[in-house]
Amino acid sequence: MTDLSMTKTPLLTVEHLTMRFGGLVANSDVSFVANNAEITAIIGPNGAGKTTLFNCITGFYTPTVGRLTLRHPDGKEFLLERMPGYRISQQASVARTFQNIRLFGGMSVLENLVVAQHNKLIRASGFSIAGLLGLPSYRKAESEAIDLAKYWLDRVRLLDFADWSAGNLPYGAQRRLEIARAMCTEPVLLCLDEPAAGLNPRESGELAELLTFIRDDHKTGVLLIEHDMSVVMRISDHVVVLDYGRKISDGDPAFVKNDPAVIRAYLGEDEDAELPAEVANDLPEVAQNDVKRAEEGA
Ligand SMILES: Nc1ncnc2c1ncn2[C@@H]1O[C@H](COP(=O)(O)OP(=O)(O)OP(=O)(O)O)[C@@H](O)[C@H]1O
Repeated sequence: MTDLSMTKTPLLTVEHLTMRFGGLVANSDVSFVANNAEITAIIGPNGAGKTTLFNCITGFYTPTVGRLTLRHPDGKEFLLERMPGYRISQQASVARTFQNIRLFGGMSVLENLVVAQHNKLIRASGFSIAGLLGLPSYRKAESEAIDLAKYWLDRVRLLDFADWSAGNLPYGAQRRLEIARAMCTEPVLLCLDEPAAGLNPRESGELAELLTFIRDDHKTGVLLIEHDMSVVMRISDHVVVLDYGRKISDGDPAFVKNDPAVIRAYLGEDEDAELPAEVANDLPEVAQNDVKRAEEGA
């Protein structure tokens, strides 16, 4: 009998995605599949089109061309390119974080996580003030929202800071709070835009553990834009590489880090440029030598 837990099921299918801004092509004919309960990393040099891809998936932009199909584990399908952003988060259950932290700095840490669940609470209120004041279903939903918030605060080690103003937390803790806030919406797909930016190595290690927990214990699909290759190569099941808006490589971490096209993208075609340290540490020396030899022979 097939072990279904071992079967990869497509969660997000991106087909021929192109996004143009006037004459600038930020994404060009990009296709890939991100599976359910897997971490798919989107990497590439600055300006490669990673955030634009996220903006298309989450409804900030409508793609010029292409299809974005999200298939929930229960079989429900959503064509994201046809949906406005608020429906992508509310109905298709896609959550995201941004390159720049976007918490409600003046609210408490706990409030940030309860506010994230307002759709559930508003539904439970029966969409009325009377509901807010008295309905037992509202009180039950509110208490469940607080329980879920506490659960995620515990997971990101911020339970002791529940009453702090979110804006007063240290930077690394704010980054974790953003992920907890996204998880409080109970997404099927979590899109994280450079979650390790600005973290020290210990914090990056903790982030990697949190993301594998989200994948393994909650079976949530994670789409991860990240420049920190130590995090990407350690936790990703699948890596998609963009350069100048096009997909240049796609496979598991071992395949991608040995792919000469990827090494060339980071080195540049015709310069003696040094690889950035965080990339060089994770790309095998032998593959770099192959590229140098090929360039010398050319
Ligand atoms: N709203 C916009 N209008 C015009 N051009 C844009 C817009 N958004 C992005 N671009 C351009 O699209 C290209 C891809 O940008 P994008 O931010 O997607 O790259 P990225 O891979 O996320 O880069 P980084 O790693 O630096 O964040 C860039 O040339 C950028 O200037």
